[in-house]
Amino acid sequence: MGAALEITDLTLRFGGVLALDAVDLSVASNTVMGVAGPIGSGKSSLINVLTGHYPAQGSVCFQGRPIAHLTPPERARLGIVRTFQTPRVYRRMSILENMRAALHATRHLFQGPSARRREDAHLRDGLAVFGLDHVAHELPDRLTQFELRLLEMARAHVTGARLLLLDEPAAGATSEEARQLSRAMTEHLIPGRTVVLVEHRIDLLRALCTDLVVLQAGRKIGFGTPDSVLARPDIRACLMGDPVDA
Ligand SMILES: Nc1ncnc2c1ncn2[C@@H]1O[C@H](COP(=O)(O)OP(=O)(O)OP(=O)(O)O)[C@@H](O)[C@H]1O
Repeated sequence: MGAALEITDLTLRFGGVLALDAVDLSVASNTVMGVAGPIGSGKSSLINVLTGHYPAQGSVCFQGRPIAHLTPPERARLGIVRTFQTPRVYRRMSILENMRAALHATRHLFQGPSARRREDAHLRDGLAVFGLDHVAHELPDRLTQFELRLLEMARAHVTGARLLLLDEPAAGATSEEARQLSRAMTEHLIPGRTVVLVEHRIDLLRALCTDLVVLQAGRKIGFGTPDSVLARPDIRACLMGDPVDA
């Protein structure tokens, strides 16, 4: 299995803060790389560098192609798609139009006869997969926080995402909601995609990830299968406060 994402010597500074410190990482195609670490360890910075929103030193290759020089829209068109820790929506647009905006951002366009009808059907199928089809024409403020998280996933799902960057998809969820989100990711979002999953919940990382990288103060301090990494006492101490035993 080839590497979909190859990161070498990635370094990001904010003044005197080293948010990412010479990070190397290789993510195989169609696998899930978990990213864990304490608050402020660089997890979101890594996602922002991969989307092109934070300029960093070092090299990033996606499917064998250097992408460090590409803008965020150019990366989106390659199929690099993210979700947010706090779901972001266009509040004055219907849920269906929010889905359409995500689709168009990746230039995953329908063309030819009855393009609009086929596009609508594609978007509604995506909503149905995440149990949201019945609110397609409502505004997003109709949704609970949990449903907004499902909408984030539905939006990512209908795009042509090939590399999916999930930033704490279960933040603030109850245990039951986290289980439902985990199931939705396993059944619908992850299959056929390469995924980078930033998450504090160790139970989710164990359930979803092929490999796990642990960051501390911007440095990679652990890498391997979730079980092997989480068995290390120093990693457990570093992640103290996260539910390691879950
Ligand atoms: N836009 C920014 N400007 C200045 N400093 C920043 C910025 N973004 C992140 N940092 C700093 O970079 C470091 C890494 O932050 P980052 O948000 O990547 O951590 P994190 O692991 O995602 O934390 P959390 O678990 O709270 O989401 C922190 O010291 C943070 O204060």
